[in-house]
Amino acid sequence: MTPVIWLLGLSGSGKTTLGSLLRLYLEGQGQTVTLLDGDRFRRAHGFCGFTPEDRRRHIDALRDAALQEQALGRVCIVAAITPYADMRRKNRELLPRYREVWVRCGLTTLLQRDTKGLYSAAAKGLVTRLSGVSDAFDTPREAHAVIDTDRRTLAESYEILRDLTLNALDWQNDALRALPPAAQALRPCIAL
Ligand SMILES: Nc1ncnc2c1ncn2[C@@H]1O[C@H](COP(=O)(O)OS(=O)(=O)O)[C@@H](OP(=O)(O)O)[C@H]1O
Ligand SMILES: Nc1ncnc2c1ncn2[C@@H]1O[C@H](COP(=O)(O)OP(=O)(O)O)[C@@H](O)[C@H]1O
Repeated sequence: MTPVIWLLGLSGSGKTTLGSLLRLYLEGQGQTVTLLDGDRFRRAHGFCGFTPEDRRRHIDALRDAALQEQALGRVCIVAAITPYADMRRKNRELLPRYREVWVRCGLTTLLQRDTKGLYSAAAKGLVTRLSGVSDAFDTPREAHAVIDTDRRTLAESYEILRDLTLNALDWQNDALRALPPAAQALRPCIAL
């Protein structure tokens, strides 16, 4: 079974950037990979709104999509805020080989980055229920890794994520190493 690498954290923390780099790396290694980005998934599937119910429905749908990708033997990377503890608990219960990564960044840096203008819009009252500002973001207490993107370079952050993912894939590599050499040549084609 392939892993689900679930990147969570506030808007602008670096989920999409790191998820995209990881996908490129894994594809270069011959893995089949799907990146499900919360922002895009919402637009593609008509999920809108940021009430707790809206967000839970959205994360439930993302989890279902991740399960489908796993069933097809693809490594699935999810990048979504995933703000509430109960969402993450369901992920742990329902997703085999789930790896949770908290992409952490303090508000001071997020306000400086303000990549989508959301934080300045929230300060003017134009955006409501913004995670970490006017809506809850429960502290992730059981993440497999925490990446502080306001203190680490992009290269360092990426390396942490890549190493965690390689660990998650390790049992698969072990299983493949046990195969005869001729079969190992087929490695990129074998999805366990
Ligand atoms: N109020 C409010 N709160 C949070 N996010 C907001 C909001 N309004 C718009 N956006 C933008 O919508 C993207 C939604 O992120 P997610 O789908 O990952 O959120 S959630 O997990 O369903 O809570 C999120 O994407 P990222 O910036 O990639 O995190 C934001 O750009
Ligand atoms: N260490 C880092 N890791 C990830 N992104 C970083 C880092 N340092 C700076 N950034 C920048 O922060 C921004 C994060 O934006 P994005 O990846 O869209 O965040 P999110 O998907 O969480 O909303 C990008 O402009 C990225 O270049």
